[in-house]
Amino acid sequence: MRDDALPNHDTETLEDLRAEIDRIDRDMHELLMRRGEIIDRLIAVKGQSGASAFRPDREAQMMRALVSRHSGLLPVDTVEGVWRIIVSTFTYMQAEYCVHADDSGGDAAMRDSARFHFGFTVPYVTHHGAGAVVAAVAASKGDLGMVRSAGAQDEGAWWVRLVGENAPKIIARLPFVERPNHPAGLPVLIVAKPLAEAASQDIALHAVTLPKWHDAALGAVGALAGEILAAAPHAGELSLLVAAPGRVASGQFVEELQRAGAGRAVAAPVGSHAARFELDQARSGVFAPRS
Ligand SMILES: C=C(O[C@@H]1C=C(C(=O)O)C=C[C@H]1O)C(=O)O
Repeated sequence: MRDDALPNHDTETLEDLRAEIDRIDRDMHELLMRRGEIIDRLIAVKGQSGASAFRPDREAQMMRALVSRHSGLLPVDTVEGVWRIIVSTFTYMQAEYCVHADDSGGDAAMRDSARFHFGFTVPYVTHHGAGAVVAAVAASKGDLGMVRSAGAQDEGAWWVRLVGENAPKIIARLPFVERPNHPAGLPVLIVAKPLAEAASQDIALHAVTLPKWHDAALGAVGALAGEILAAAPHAGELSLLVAAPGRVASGQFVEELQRAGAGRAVAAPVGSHAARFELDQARSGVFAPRS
């Protein structure tokens, strides 16, 4: 609203308000089209060094900044959802990609998460099992995989498929902004071929294989501020998917487990993601009309 056109709230009509909404919509559309014009320059600057234009660290920072500066009546769920679609679609415009999701734990929550975080322009492809998702990502140019953070019940140690320099890696954890009652709050891990620009190293993930389960493993992983996300048998042994601060190297789990008497372990990095970010309760409230 320009200074010379300040509304007189006592006399304004429905037509006035609709005219104001139309002006705002035109401005927003104009800004989005201008945002789109940057894409060609972005492609030129980022070059062809990576198959995927996705930069999860940058996106995590953007989403944090967005919800942190948000105020007013518009629900934060809406603001986050709108920006997720903008950012994901703009990433798609730079280099097309699909989201491959594991529906073996049920499709509804996965689909909600995919649509909330990537919108409808980015194709959504379902697979039965996290292993199939990793295989689809490995066979693609720059697609993303979406797997439940805890893994599917009957899937086995899908994360061992991420071991090795050229294997896909975990590059993000969604939602970027956590809060109670998030509309698409299923914790998921995003898998991609190793990125040109490294993913955030705040939290690193490790595949840790032990001869068998030992109660001391819990304390040993905890001593390194690690968290066991999932556990499953693998090649006659037990494999753990462990998340820990990025400063902890895989080898430290081997030493700590040995010291704790949990046996001879093998550990390898399988990715990393930005630190989890919890929106404080006060900001996550749903729309409540002013009385
Ligand atoms: C714009 C970039 O590429 C992607 C698209 C983004 C956007 O549209 O805001 C942000 C991060 C990237 O996933 C970038 O690398 O900065």
